[in-house]
Amino acid sequence: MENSKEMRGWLDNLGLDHPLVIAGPCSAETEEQVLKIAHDLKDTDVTYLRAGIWKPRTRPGNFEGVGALGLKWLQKAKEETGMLTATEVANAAHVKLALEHDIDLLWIGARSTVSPFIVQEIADALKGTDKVVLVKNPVNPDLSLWLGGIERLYSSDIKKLGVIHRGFSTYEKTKYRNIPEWQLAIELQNKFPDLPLICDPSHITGKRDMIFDVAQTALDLNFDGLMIETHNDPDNAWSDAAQQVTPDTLVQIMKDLKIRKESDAEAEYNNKLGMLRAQIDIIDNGLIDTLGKRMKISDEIGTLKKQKNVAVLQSKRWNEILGRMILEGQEKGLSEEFILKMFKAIHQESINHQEKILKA
Ligand SMILES: C=C(O[C@@H]1C=C(C(=O)O)C=C[C@H]1O)C(=O)O
Repeated sequence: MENSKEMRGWLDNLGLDHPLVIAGPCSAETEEQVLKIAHDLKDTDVTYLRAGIWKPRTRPGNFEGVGALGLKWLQKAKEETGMLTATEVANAAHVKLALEHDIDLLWIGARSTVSPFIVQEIADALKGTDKVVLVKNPVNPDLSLWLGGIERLYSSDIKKLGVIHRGFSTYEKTKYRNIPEWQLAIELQNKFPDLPLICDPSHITGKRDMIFDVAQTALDLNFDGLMIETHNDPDNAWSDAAQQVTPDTLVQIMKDLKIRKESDAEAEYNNKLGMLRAQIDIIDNGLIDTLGKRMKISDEIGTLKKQKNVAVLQSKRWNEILGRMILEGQEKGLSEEFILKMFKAIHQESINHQEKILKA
């Protein structure tokens, strides 16, 4: 698959002067709820009203969506407000029903993107239609699997495409519900600059108070739009209550976000600088995180040393590390002087940590 301007035709045709916004409840719950949210979002920057109709849940027994009935509510919301509609589909039957109810945009969820069989089934069911299809990243951080999903659709003649970055699953607990591997999205953008890239900060964060920050990072990294779960009564939502915001909060978020436009040379410079700095910020956070983890391990070694009455400084081990890191540094274009300075500082901090434990 080659990059093609055709992929973003649907987005350009909307003629927006701001990032695309897709908003609405995690799940359609009742007709009143869908219509209320639609009316609240009608005169905002929101273009597509989203609502989950069939909810893929991690474990059985949770609310699994209202089913086809909810599609009628979305259709009614479109009639009453003129908003376009969007929902998730996970098999051919869903696609058929969504088409019958004139849903404008369909997305393939993270759990479906992992399965080439499901993506192919959806692609086949969509053949010959002109719907916009967005592919969420697979749950695991695998760029080729994500791209494979897009390619399947593209080769089935679905040309109105886009991707949604909703973060990735990790075994380790982090502050995110799904960790945003931004480098992966950046790589995807480099390969396919005309493939619309949407960020879903609701699923990345899992918490409404972190949404703004992640949305700003996405815009700093040149994302084309945002999908944000919005509910009239988030705390009592039937699914994903903690990550939904009210329509008022959504409007405030949109107002506070800094949107970088490429209009003249100066703006282009600032835009590029902003994007590069956002990348550096992500890497710096990673460095601190890694150093914190290294010190925790050093603490554990300190505890062992205390039990066995062993000295903190282990020169042989330390010299081995230094020698290896100087060589690795050379390969990455880092000077010996820098590596020495940096690792001496790290070693000192590690010794301080262990000293504290041995003296306790
Ligand atoms: C962590 C240890 O203790 C000290 C700290 C080291 C480090 O931070 O890499 C290495 C050797 C020791 O001087 C260890 O003994 O492995």
